[in-house]
Amino acid sequence: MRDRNSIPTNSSTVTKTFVLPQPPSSINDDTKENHNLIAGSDRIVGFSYPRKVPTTTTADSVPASNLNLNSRNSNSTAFARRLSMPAATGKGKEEELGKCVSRIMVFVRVRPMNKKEKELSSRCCVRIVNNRDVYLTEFANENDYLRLNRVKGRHFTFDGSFTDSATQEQVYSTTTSELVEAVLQGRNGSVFCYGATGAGKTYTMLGTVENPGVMVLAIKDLFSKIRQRSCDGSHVVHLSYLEVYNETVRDLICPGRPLVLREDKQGIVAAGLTQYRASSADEVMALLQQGNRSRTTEPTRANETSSRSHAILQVVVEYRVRDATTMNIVNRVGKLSLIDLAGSERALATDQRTLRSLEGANINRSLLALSSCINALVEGKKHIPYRNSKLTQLLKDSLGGTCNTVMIANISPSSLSFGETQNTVHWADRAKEIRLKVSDTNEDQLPMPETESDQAKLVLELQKENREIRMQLARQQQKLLTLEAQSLASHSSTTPPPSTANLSTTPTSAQPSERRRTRSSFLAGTCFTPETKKKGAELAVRTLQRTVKALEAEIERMKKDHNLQLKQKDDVIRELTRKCGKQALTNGEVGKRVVTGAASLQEKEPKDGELKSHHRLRSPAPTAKKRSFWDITTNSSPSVTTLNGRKTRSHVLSEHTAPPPSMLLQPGFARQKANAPPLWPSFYASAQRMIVQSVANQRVSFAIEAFGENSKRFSCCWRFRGGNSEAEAMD
Ligand SMILES: Nc1ncnc2c1ncn2[C@@H]1O[C@H](COP(=O)(O)OP(=O)(O)OP(=O)(O)O)[C@@H](O)[C@H]1O
Repeated sequence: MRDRNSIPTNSSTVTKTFVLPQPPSSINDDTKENHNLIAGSDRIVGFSYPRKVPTTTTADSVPASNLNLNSRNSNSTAFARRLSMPAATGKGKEEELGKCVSRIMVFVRVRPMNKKEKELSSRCCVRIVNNRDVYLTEFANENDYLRLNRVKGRHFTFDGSFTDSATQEQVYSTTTSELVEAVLQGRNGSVFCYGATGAGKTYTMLGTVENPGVMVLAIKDLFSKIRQRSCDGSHVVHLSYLEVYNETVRDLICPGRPLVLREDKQGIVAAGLTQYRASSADEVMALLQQGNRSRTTEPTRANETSSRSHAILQVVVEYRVRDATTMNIVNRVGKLSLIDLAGSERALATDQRTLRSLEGANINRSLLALSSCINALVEGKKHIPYRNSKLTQLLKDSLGGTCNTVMIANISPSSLSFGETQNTVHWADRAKEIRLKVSDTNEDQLPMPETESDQAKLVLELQKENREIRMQLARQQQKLLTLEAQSLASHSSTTPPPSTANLSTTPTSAQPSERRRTRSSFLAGTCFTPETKKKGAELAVRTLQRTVKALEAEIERMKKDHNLQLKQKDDVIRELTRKCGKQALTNGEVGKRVVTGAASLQEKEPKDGELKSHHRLRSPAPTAKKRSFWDITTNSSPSVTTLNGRKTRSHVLSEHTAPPPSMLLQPGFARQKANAPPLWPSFYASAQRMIVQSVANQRVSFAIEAFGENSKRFSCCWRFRGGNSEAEAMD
């Protein structure tokens, strides 16, 4: 096969002169019908052949006659070179300009004559020669008696042409297999079928169960290639399948609302399109089938199963491998787009005038937009009108980007479809001229830790990061708690205090003006109508309940932590006791074993917050300060005198007394110190603001501001022990 840039730009000669036919030197059997058409008809005036026939045979410039669809390797190699080729070697215009360009590869496929066409005794108007040249014959109109015996011939040359007997595998291996290989190298590739309705686009792209098309063969090939390379690195395959129907983009894997197209640094993308991670070809087949069921197809006069939408299957392959020299991880991403366009059609060819004709108009409009883009690209215009349709927006990458693109033009052999066939071939010929930027490898290098110490460092860094995040979270939680408490206090303050006189700290000699000012600050809120007052109170109760719940949950969590610590300590103590016992036994002090162990444990007073043995820890011995508070506030304190004469809460408590319900739920739970502020209800009622200052060591410290002229601030600390809670200190 010739190098794509070495194909002369005028090699596709559209000949309008009529000369005697010179039968091509190498006509394959499969073109016999076409050949007979030439030889056996005395009405044919003739064809001319391309004037520029390559004379040299180099690796990059293989004569067309040597193209053998069955010898896949030779074609593939030449094709592969063209796919990622920079400027042509020596002769290309681009090389002169020093540009790195490639062009769209264009192929033509003729389908067999269908039953209807045969019944109408239509004639074959397409002849393929050398698997590359396409000859079109335009027969004169039967009613045009003057020109009845005259025909016009047209000749085009493409990168490859397929007769009606070409198999799906041949089409795949010649057009697409090298693209799949390139995608695995991290390049982008696109294949699209173009042609009139009923010309065989869907057959080429999707095929049938017995004869799977390019999409199916490409997916199978892709996964088999990935399997072969699985030991080199890891591959991740994502795929999406969408359709453009009546200028709306729809997801075919998860059909739903129309998708919006957006342009980002990857190009045009459909926002919200399902990216399915696939691990096997079978999985993709199932998805493809599911997608095709969602695709819009309707019978038209021209085609029983006419696709009324353009379908785009996109497969993204991410390949990670360790570079042998740099030892860095190389990440390559290649994208393969397989596009089955809806068929262009004449308005009369469709049999229904309503929805079908609207669909037809939209299909034609988008294909016209595609033609405009092709024209603009060929003419080298600066502005390419991609935005004229959704289809061209989606094909932007394939037409004008860094992508290896293949176009398969499908045509009908029937003379009845000559107009459409000529049109398709004309546009295919134009598309050949589109120059693309050379598709670079989409490659990233990810530095990776090389040694174990690096990995250990990484682990440490991650742990540090984790710790910081946890601390941030804790800070946020504390803030939240404070806010909740503040809102609780502000809500509670909206209810007027039942008796401010009870509040010893509330100044009774407040100046009226000051009192007004304080009040007016409450009035600033809309809380003084009876209704809002009620609402405010309800809200306050709800907020209070929520806070109580949160605090109870916190208590519960603390209890659990506490129990866990207890258990651990118990184990340690048991272990110690066992060891001591053993020692004692060895010293012959058998009788003292238990006493020694217990005494040794009791001798040591726990520090503040430190936990003791199992029994003690269930009701920990308070510190001096706590104990005095406990002792002052309750006469029925379940305290016992310890060996050293100090009072402490006894472990006996938890053994025979059920813990009272959470005291936070009881308004008068705070045991009041002699010099403490007034009882909780009145104090609470007149509280203006309550601020949670800290939650630690089973204590929740609050600052409560009472309202009044000389507004005061009280600190209060609640301590939670098991199911109990108590106000520990107030000042
Ligand atoms: N190469 C082929 N070999 C055998 N049958 C073919 C071939 N190409 C097309 N056909 C048949 O021709 C008919 C029309 O083909 P297809 O549906 O692929 O056309 P199309 O171009 O996709 O049409 P539309 O644009 O309306 O969807 C189908 O029944 C299909 O099986």
